[in-house]
Formats: sequence, structure tokens, C-alpha cells
Amino acid sequence: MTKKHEHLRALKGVDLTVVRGEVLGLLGENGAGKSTLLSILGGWDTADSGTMMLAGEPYAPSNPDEALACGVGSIRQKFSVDPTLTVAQTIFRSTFHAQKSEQEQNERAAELLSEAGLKISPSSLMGDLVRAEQALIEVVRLVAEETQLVLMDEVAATFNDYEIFQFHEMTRRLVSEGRSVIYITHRLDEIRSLADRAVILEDGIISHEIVPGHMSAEDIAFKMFRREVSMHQQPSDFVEETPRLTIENLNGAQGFLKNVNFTLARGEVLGLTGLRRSGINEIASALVGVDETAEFGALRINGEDVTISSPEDAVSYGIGYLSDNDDELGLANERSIAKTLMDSAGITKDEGAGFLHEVSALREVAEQIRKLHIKTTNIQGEVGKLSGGDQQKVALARWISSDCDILILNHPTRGIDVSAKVEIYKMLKDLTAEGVSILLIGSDMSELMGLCNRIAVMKDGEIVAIQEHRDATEDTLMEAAIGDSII
Ligand SMILES: Nc1ncnc2c1ncn2[C@@H]1O[C@H](COP(=O)(O)OP(=O)(O)OP(=O)(O)O)[C@@H](O)[C@H]1O
Repeated sequence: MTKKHEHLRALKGVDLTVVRGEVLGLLGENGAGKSTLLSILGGWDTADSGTMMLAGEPYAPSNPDEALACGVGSIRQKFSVDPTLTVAQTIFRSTFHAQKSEQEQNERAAELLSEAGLKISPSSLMGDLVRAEQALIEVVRLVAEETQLVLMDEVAATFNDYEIFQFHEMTRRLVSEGRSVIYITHRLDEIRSLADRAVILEDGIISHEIVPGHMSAEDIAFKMFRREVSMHQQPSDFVEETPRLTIENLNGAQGFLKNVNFTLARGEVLGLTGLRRSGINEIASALVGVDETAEFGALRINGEDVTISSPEDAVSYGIGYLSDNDDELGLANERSIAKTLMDSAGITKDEGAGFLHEVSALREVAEQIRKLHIKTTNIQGEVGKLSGGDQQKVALARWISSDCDILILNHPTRGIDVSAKVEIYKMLKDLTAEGVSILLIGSDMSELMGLCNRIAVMKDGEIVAIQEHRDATEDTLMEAAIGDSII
């Protein structure tokens, strides 16, 4: 199979076989062509040349509905759900059950949900579910649609360990029933525990086929990047004690956040983690002035009381926020990569030296693109045409090069390949060495352990533990996050 996007040869002759009852991992660095390949398999795009056979029959879907009619369904990287539909309506939306009464749909959905081991009500609104639950419902939908080949593109990028466990359980059930799954992820622990087999896509060509369960993450990374990638990170030494940000008795999110207290020191990375609906995202909304119900006993920056009523206010106080929601990344799809990276207007407090001078600014942009391995042949090209992981790098790079003293980064490395992640860890450490303070909201415990000086764990809208790096392990963090809940 071959495919060009404009002048870029995204797929240069891919040969691939998927057998019944297997999870096939699809690995490769950002921009390698993985999403392009799945888009063609799922009928979202068409190949320039090549043929596909499905169960021995020629297969060439011209749209996703045709693919679904042939038994091929996808959950895409940026899947969206209709928040106004119920769970049952979502599950049956393209099946004959959609014509049945609400009660019948709810009953049948309850059976499917129970077979999948999910405790979600069929009448819940999709908009009330968290992202991981929405993804699980999407899988149930594919089961209801009798999909035989399921394509999953980076669906679990922001899931916590428990959500990944649940998602993998469901995926294994799909294959044990004879379906096949093609699974894209950048989390090598995920691929090692889930995939029976994996292929590595390298610059539009399949370069390796591996059995990931038999290999270490380091060995897989070596095959992917043809060099060693250091997987084990340690946070920088941190000595500064002066609080830069002080939060006292924060209540918000319509009463959900309760008496939250913490400080963030100069040069510190404070992790913030928790299971679903723990309150970690709500803290970010309160801090950047989006949550109108937020009330602070005290909110101090460098010891001074401040009031923040909007993200612009936050920036004026030197607080930058990288959301984990694609729509809130602040990227305009049609803008050029260079302009997006250069124009930190509204982000930089002081549009000083480097950024005023176009030539040195462009040089800086080129350097960022090189360091982060952003795959593009044209820095004047549109941001929206970069691969998903490369767009995330651009969004993050803008904040890294801003003048903000405090960065709130929500799942900053989601969708980014392991090699570029290591570069990003270095950049974040350099920032903290310069005195920048980082509140790192995340679900990947090993990443938090590798970067954070302290990690705060939330549960039910409260901070239930703040663990020093030297005392914390992935297990102690998970125990605090779970508490006495029965999951
Ligand atoms: N619509 C488009 N127009 C132009 N170029 C595109 C378009 N879509 C993708 N590309 C380019 O094709 C290449 C492959 O992109 P693709 O999204 O398939 O990569 P990927 O392996 O899925 O990356 P990631 O891991 O970041 O999701 C990239 O260089 C990307 O910039």
C-alpha cells in the first residue's frame, strides 16, 4: 500500500497481514504513518496504490460506513462522541436495534455492558462519562456492530493504570471471540502486555516484526529508533524551599473540590494524579480561572495574594496551562508550524530578545523541530497537517519557550513517542533548573516517578496524600489513589 499526503510519501509500500484472534501492535515514531495506515483500513481515506483482502475477498471501502458493513470498525485517535446520546443509543446507533424502544435498547445494552464487565448505566449520558469510559463504550459499540477487525489508534494515551487494565481486558475479550485488533500505542508497557505480535512502521515502511511480550521496553525502543533510548528517569535534585504558588482551602467544581491545600516551590515539579473523577482536572480549571465556582482561602504567587478569573489573567501572572483536550490546545490548524512556534504572543509576558528578531526566532524554531523530531519537510506547512504526536509537541513547545514561571501541564507527553519524550523530559528539567515551577497532571505513574520531586494524589475531590519522590513507589501512589474504593 502506498499513500502520499501532498508531496509527502506517508506510506511507501506497506505489506501487512492480520490473523483472526490476534492483537497486532502497530508501533513507530511520530509521523511514521500509523494513523494514515489505519485511516485507509477503516475507510476514512483511500490508498494511492495497493490492494487489500478481507477474509479472502477484495476489500476497498470508500467510507467508514462501507468498512463497517464489511466488519471493520475503528476508534480513532481523536474520537468524539455525541454527549447528548445515552450509552444505549451510542452502542446501537448504527444497528437495527436503533429502531427499537428505549426500554428494549436499555435492556440489550445492559446485557452487553455486563458481558464486558462494565458498571455503567445504559441510560447515562455520554457527556457525563469520562474519556476512558467513553472509549470502553465505543468498544461495546463495535461489539454490537459485529465488527470483526477492530482498529484502535492511541485510544489509551491518557488512561491511568486501572483504566488501561480495564481497556486491555475488553480488548482481550474481543480477540478471544475470534476478532482481530490492530492497536497503536506509544506506551511500550502496554504493547508488551497486550499484543501477540507487533510491527514497526518506519518512515512509511514496515521495518520489523516482533513478539513484544518476549522483549524488554529498551529492546523494542532500540528496534524502533535504531539507538538506545534511556527509559529510566530521575527527577532533578531540588533544594529551593520558597513557595512560588500557595493554594489554601480551595473549594470548587460545584462543591466537588474540597479544602485543597498545596504549595509549589521555585524549580519544583509537583505531580498531581488520581483515578477517574478524582479532581485532578478540576484543580487545573480552578487555577486558570475557568471554574467560576472556585473559591480560594488563599491563592498566592511569590507570597502575594492574587485573583485569577480567566486563562489570560493566569498568563499575566506567569501561569501557563497545557490542556489535555485537543480543542483547548490553542493550535489553529491552518497556521504555519513556524508561526505557531514563534508567535508566543499572549503566552510570553515579555516579548524580549530572541522572539523579536525574526531570524533568530526562526533559528530557534528550527532547533525545536530538530530536537523534538517533528516530522515535516516544510516549517511553513500547516500545523493541522502534522501527525497527532507532532501537534502535541508543538503545543507543548510553545509553553516551554514561553516566559511563564509556573506551568500546569496536563498529560503533556500523550501521543508522543518514547524517544521524543526523553527530549521533553530534558527540556522540562532545564526549565526547572532555571527556576520554573511545574504542576504535572498525569496518569502514567512511571512518568510521574521519573520527573516529580513530590506527587500529590487526589481522590473524590480531595488531596489524600502528598508523597516525596524518595518515599513514593508506583504501588504507594496507586494505593493512595484507590484508597478503600472497591474497583
Ligand atoms: N492531511 C495531511 N496532509 C499532509 N500531510 C499529512 C496529512 N496527514 C498526515 N500527514 C503527514 O503524514 C505523515 C504520517 O502521519 P501519520 O499521522 O500517519 O503519523 P503517525 O505515525 O500516526 O504519527 P503519530 O504517532 O504522531 O500519531 C506525517 O509526516 C504527517 O505530517
